[in-house]
Amino acid sequence: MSDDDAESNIDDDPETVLDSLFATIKQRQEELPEDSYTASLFTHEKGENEVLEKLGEEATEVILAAKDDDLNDLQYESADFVYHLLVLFAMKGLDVDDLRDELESRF
Ligand SMILES: N=c1c2ncn([C@@H]3O[C@H](COP(=O)(O)OP(=O)(O)OP(=O)(O)O)[C@@H](O)[C@H]3O)c2ncn1[C@@H]1O[C@H](COP(=O)(O)O)[C@@H](O)[C@H]1O
Repeated sequence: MSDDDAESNIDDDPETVLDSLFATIKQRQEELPEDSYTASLFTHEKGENEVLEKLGEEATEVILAAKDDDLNDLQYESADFVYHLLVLFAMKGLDVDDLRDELESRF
């Protein structure tokens, strides 16, 4: 993490972690700070392909961790995957609420 302002998005309520993370991602998208990995995904020369490739890599790492029954790694790589998925949502103009709505509609 490179960020004082990201910390200001963090809420103590664990149910809002995804909202806080998404708010930070949107902030990076708007402000494009030079030292931010997130901002670099929005300005990458490969365009959205960079985050799409990352999602593919992280999905593979999730699968490998599961096959190895390495639960710590499964947790870690899953978080990497979800983070990159939320960056993709921001790129496409979707919101974390769209993901929540889709999941809720399946109850
Ligand atoms: N949640 C994340 C997050 N998850 C993963 N990553 C980055 O995603 C990249 C993943 O690429 P790799 O898999 O190649 O990473 P790696 O660590 O080299 O390789 P592995 O160990 O995963 O195999 C790494 O650079 C991670 O740092 C993240 N970068 C940022 N965030 C969040 O985004 C916020 C803003 O951060 P900045 O990007 O620094 O502005 C942070 O406060 C965090 O909340």
